[in-house]
Amino acid sequence: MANKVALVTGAGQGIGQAIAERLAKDGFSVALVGRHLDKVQKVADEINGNGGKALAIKADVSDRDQVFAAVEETVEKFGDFNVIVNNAGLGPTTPIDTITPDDFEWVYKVNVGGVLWGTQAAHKAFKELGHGGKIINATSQAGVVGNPNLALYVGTKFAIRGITQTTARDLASEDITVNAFAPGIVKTPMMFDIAHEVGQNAGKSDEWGMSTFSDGIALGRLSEPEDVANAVAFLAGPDSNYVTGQTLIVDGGMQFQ
Ligand SMILES: NC(=O)C1=CN([C@@H]2O[C@H](COP(=O)(O)OP(=O)(O)OC[C@H]3O[C@@H](n4cnc5c(N)ncnc54)[C@H](O)[C@@H]3O)[C@@H](O)[C@H]2O)C=CC1
Ligand SMILES: CC(=O)C(C)=O
Repeated sequence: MANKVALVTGAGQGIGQAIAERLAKDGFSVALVGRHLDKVQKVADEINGNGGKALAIKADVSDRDQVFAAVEETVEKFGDFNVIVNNAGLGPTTPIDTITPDDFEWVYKVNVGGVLWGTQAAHKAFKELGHGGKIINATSQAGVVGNPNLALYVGTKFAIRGITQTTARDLASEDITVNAFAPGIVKTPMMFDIAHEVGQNAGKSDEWGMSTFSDGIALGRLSEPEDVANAVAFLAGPDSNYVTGQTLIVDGGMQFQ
């Protein structure tokens, strides 16, 4: 790939930020997409300040038109498009009896809709540019095995693995690979929020909440966002050219397949 261009959604913090920073270090020009322009702009400014090439774009991944516009702006700015990382997601704690139709619509629109629209928009760009590319989707260890009190979230993450496998087959003849990454318990605002709610519901501390998720990590530590970015760098680069339809579990040894 001569002119490598990637777009990362949910890049204003957490795992998305780490992925954008890592891909920039690997020589990609990166578009950082998020709902809050100030957050993605700050990360883009840091990347540009460190000698990388970054562009901040405000878009809500649940809105198909906004996702298509973000990909088009990236192509206009950087002149090519090679990789999309559909990373943005929501992880509310939802004990089964509390789930409302509004919750259902909100979480599925962002988590599943964001992957569908990102896949479509990337496919359109690859076709127009006349080459293949890589589509990389965020699932979770909770998209491999059900986790307590996360029925909505877990459903979306299983769905993402299904979409990944299907689109890998659908798009393979166009030299497009589609893979997913499945983080474990990563130190990001999303995971701290989940641990806080679980702890509060049990009348216990945030640390206790985190321990209910992190017990049994074979490597004996929680994940840094950079652990996940390292795996995504592999999926985004040429070393994964013969890998498609897979979920790469990056959880320190929680789920074994
Ligand atoms: N933190 C963890 O332990 C794990 C996270 N994951 C997945 O990794 C991905 C990233 O997670 P984190 O960095 O932890 O989350 P986070 O909540 O810390 O960051 C997610 C980012 O996505 C953005 N975002 C949310 N909805 C959006 C929308 N509709 N449009 C555009 N941007 C939106 C948020 O503003 C935020 O900047 C998510 O898909 C999550 O499900 C998977 C497994 C574990
Ligand atoms: C938030 C998440 O994906 C977990 C607990 O695996």
